[in-house]
Amino acid sequence: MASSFTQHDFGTQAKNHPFPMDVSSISIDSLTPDRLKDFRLHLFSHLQTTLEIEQLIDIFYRHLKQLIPVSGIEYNHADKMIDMHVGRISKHRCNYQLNMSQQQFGDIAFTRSKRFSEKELSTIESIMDVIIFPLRNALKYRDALSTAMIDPLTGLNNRGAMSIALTRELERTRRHEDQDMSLMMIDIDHFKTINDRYGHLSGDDVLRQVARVIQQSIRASDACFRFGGEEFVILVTNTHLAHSRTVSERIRVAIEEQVKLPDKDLKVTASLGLAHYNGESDWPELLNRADKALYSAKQQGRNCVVTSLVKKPQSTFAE
Ligand SMILES: Nc1nc2c(ncn2[C@@H]2O[C@H](COP(=O)(O)OP(=O)(O)OP(=O)(O)O)[C@@H](O)[C@H]2O)c(=O)[nH]1
Repeated sequence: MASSFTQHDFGTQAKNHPFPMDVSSISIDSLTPDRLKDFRLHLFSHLQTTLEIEQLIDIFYRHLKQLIPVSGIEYNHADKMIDMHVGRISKHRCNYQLNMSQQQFGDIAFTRSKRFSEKELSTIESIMDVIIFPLRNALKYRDALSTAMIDPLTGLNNRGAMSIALTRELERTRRHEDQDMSLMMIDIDHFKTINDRYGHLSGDDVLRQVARVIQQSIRASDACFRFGGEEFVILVTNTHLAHSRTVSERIRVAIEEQVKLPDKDLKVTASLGLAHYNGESDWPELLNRADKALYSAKQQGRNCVVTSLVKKPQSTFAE
């Protein structure tokens, strides 16, 4: 491992946190080569307990704090769009680039309000490599997870990713009274005819275009998933029903106006079912209402949006 130091500061500040193993008495002043070896071993064994990058950085931070008072650690990996921190970000920082065998594992920065001493910096450098292997494994795990979550045709998150996201979002919505969410189910109209008439490759092209148009019509905080075949699900967070209706109508119009096949006289439309959170205990219940609303949209002639309305306490109807 070659980690390269790019900048440093000097100063001190300490905070006590219980050390998770039996080296709590260790300090930078009493750090003999043997004690450093022990420290590295303890740290390494803790880092091996997780494949979550955020937890890795947190473990590294909590251990390092026993030796050197740092207020926070930043970790980022531009290629993988990771940018996180634990603790508090302060004025002074020292940065390291994490490399091994010409592979990049991102950048790590240690921060606090006072400058770091030379001794502190050399101590940080002497334990920095311990995080490299666990971090490499965590990055690989993250890559594998995200590959498994992506639909290769459209590049959208797939049904597996949807299940995770909806479980999390419904939990959040249930916990916070001021939060709201909607689900939309979108189905391309007469898609079988498009396939039959123009071939599967053209059908695939339409699917990709619809995915792109949907993504362009929603906020970055919302999410679109390929549910399967020619069906898509959209999670609209932190919004009220009126806004969700506006978004679904915007998507319907955008599909009608923008999705085209070159040199083909083709009109692509989609039907949408919208359901707004109404105290459901799980997301399949909410999705089921969106699905029923979508069915009504198909019944009403397609190329339209139907909202599932719930009259308290129980009866559901579509408008
Ligand atoms: N090209 C392509 N076609 C797909 C893909 N996945 C599913 N399909 C096709 O999508 C079509 C879905 O057709 P249907 O469920 O009958 O629905 P529809 O023709 O859209 O009719 P309505 O939904 O009632 O408007 C089937 O012909 C599937 O073969 C895919 O990845 N690529």
